[in-house]
Amino acid sequence: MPPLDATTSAPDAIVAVRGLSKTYKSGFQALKRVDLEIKRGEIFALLGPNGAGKTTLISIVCGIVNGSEGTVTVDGHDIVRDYRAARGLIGLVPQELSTDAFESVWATVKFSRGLFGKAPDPAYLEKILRELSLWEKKDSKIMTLSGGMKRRVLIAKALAHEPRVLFLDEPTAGVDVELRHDMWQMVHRLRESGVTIILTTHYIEEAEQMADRIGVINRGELVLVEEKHTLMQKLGKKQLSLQLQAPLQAVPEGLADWPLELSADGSCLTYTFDAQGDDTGIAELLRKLNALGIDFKDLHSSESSLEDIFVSLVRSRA
Ligand SMILES: Nc1ncnc2c1ncn2[C@@H]1O[C@H](COP(=O)(O)OP(=O)(O)OP(=O)(O)O)[C@@H](O)[C@H]1O
Repeated sequence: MPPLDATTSAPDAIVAVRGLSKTYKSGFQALKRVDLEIKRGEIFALLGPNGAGKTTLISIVCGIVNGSEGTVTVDGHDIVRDYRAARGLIGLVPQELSTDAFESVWATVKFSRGLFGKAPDPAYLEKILRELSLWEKKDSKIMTLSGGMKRRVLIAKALAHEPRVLFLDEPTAGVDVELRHDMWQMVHRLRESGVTIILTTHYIEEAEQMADRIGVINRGELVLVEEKHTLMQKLGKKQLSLQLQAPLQAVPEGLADWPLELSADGSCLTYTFDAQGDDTGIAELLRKLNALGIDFKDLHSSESSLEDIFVSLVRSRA
């Protein structure tokens, strides 16, 4: 990413991360100068393999872990200097439920709201519990709930104080299809009500289905931030590879206008085209090759997927 001006952020940015680094006490550097702006009202997916730094990044924004260098603001509030204001705007759904085992669902959700100094609003809490299919369980102790129900409680707790930015850390890891479906619906409903959503995932499919923008993090570095549609266009690219009868020294003059690549040994010509376009240009290319007397013995086509893009990004920096 190009370096960002440290003093300004886009007017529509609700979260601004600037030059954020984190070195744990062990000496391990989990984040390396991350610059990232999250736009107000978007669904942003942070994608990366295990250990990439996703949880570290959101834990810093949520004030659970201290950054080593750099700054983070939430709606203009610095997360260190202006912690309470920043934290009050954020809801966090962590990966696991660690406390409250003996509390009832209702009590824990009510308590979460109170923590942020919000006036009681039983009607609002009832609405959240109903949307999460938790209303019937409101008097149950959390320890008696199934794993899926506990995940729903985590979401209800995160929403109890009406946050403007919701972080979901691996929201669908290990959850059943029904909960995943409910979760996605809820995310879209929240977005419609103006909440900004940031989710971490290592499921590419999830990022594809839900996000407006996608960021890829690997080994503590943000290696790509892109609109999903742009990624989808890249996704739509296809390649046609032609195994030539006789190797070429260079791409012939007559084909200079074509997006062709010649392999290092001159034996394979690769043509990249837009698979979604009306005319792929393949027929014309084959006619040209014929006219130039270039024969091929084999051809095959391949498609790049978000997974390919992701894997190649992650590999190239390994
Ligand atoms: N408290 C800690 N002390 C030392 N190293 C840590 C600590 N917490 C995390 N790490 C290391 O930092 C790296 C990033 O961890 P992090 O949990 O942020 O990754 P992640 O992208 O969320 O991965 P996952 O998908 O597995 O949760 C990992 O190598 C992890 O071992």
